[in-house]
Amino acid sequence: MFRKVFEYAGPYKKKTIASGIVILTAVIFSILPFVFVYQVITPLVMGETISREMIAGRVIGVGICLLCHACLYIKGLSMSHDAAYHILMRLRISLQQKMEKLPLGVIQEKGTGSLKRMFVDDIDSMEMLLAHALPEGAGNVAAPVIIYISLFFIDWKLALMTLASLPVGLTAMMVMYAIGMKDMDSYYQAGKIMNNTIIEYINGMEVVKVFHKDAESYRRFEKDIKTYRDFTLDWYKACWPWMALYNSILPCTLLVTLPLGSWFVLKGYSTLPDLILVMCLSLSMGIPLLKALGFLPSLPQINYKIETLEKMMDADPLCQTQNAFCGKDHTVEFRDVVFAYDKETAADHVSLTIKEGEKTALAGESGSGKSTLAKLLVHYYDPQSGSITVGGQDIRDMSLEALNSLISYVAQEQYLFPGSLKDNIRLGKLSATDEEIMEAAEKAQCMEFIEKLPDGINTMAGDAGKQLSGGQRQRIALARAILKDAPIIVLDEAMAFTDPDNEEKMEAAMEEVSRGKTLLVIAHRLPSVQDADKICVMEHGRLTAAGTHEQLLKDCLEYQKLWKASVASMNWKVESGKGE
Ligand SMILES: Nc1ncnc2c1ncn2[C@@H]1O[C@H](COP(=O)(O)OP(=O)(O)OP(=O)(O)O)[C@@H](O)[C@H]1O
Repeated sequence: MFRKVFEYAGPYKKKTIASGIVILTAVIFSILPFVFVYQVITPLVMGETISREMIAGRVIGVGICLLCHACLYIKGLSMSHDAAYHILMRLRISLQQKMEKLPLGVIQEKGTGSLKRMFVDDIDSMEMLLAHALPEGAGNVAAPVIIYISLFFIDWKLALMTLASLPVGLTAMMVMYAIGMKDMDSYYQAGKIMNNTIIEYINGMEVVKVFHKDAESYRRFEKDIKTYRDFTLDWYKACWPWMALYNSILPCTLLVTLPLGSWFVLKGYSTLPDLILVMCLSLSMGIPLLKALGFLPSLPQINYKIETLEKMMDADPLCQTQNAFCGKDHTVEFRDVVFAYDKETAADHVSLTIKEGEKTALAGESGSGKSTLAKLLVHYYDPQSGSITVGGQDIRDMSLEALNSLISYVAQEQYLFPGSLKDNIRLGKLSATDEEIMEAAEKAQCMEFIEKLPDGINTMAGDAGKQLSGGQRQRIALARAILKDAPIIVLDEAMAFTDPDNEEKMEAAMEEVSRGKTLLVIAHRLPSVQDADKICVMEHGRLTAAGTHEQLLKDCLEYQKLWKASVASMNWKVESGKGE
């Protein structure tokens, strides 16, 4: 565990080690007073005379030792904290750099809750390891070890007696550690689920209220919180008895030494001064040992967090090069692409050509793998096998920036960044003038609702995000895409949030964005892709048919089914609209 964290310590490794040495020196100063006590007690017990000067000297010695102990301990801790916070910063930067290289899809899957926990809470909890457990633990363990060794030189028989509590204490400690690690995964998972549920609950409050799902949503929220509480309590309950056992037995060095040692002195196997010295020194080990052991209960948790971080650090980065795009045209080709999120295959040996300048549509039931193909094309994930090329160049053989400049992707759910609506549109082309932004917003049919906002296009997206409908947010995304003017457009369920009123406007906007471009559209409402040059039918991750609307309507059973469902849903909307 320590080795893993130390890999991120860099230049602060030496400072952490130095802080351990300073704390060790401080601990030795806390032990010396017991030697002074021995020097005073022994002559008294042996009936020898001692001078006042000698006692005064020892008392002053004790005072100096305690002062040195306090000063060195503070110095050691300040050094260890300084090193620890620098290491935490390095860890966070390494994690952020790693995340930049990870496929975006993998990051999205993790969820905001676990990422926040990893970046903030998990890394913060390592402060305990770096600033305390490591330097303090090492110092507080090393000093008793040194004492034990010296006890053997004083009287090996008495030294062995002081060790008697060790086997019982250490066994209890190992059992606690084993129990802690065994259940750590479930405990940690429960925490992760609770984190994500809380964030989802807060983010989804609006939907929850609109659909009157308060009770249902609260039940899930409450269930996850209770599960976390139960796991935490179970975990602590399992560990507590063992923790109590080793905490009480391990530092109890007099357990055997006092009765057996006295008997040894009576029998003449050991001397009384040696017994007093051994007892004094073994008593001095109690406080450092307890301090060191105090860190143990949290080590399983920290170890688990380090392993989770390591997994993230070791995750396969997105395959890409620094190459620019050098394809011959903007034709996209999927060749025998296989991809699975977990175990279930979402793209099953898909081969598909999206010709330059043509409109290609993906149709299929929900969950058939349409969005997955879009995400693979924009390189959110690397396929497990097969390849995706643009103009003959593999997307893994170019930089993500190069691919991004080729594709405008309007995803199912649109996120608006903090900043004004104008800034959000400007993301499509950072050098765009205000006039160009207004023009794009106009083409994407945004002006009609933007004009109604108090600050117009300068309204902050945070406020506007709440006021805008899903369809309006998608039109902002379309304006961004128009401004970007990329040669390939991917529209994923672009009508997902669109109400019938907005539908025509969205279609006009899409027409505008895709004119003369290579276009891949994913739409549930088949009439909107009826005019596509090619419609590909997806079933359970497989591409089962492709052709024009007329061809598929004639030859493909699945398409006929999808078409009927689409027309029926449109009629239902018209009927329900009449009734209003
Ligand atoms: N992040 C994910 N992790 C695990 N499985 C996923 C993930 N995203 C999608 N899937 C699964 O992959 C399969 C294909 O999903 P995909 O979203 O590509 O389908 P779709 O045809 O676009 O569906 P829809 O029309 O409802 O958006 C489904 O079984 C889905 O449950």
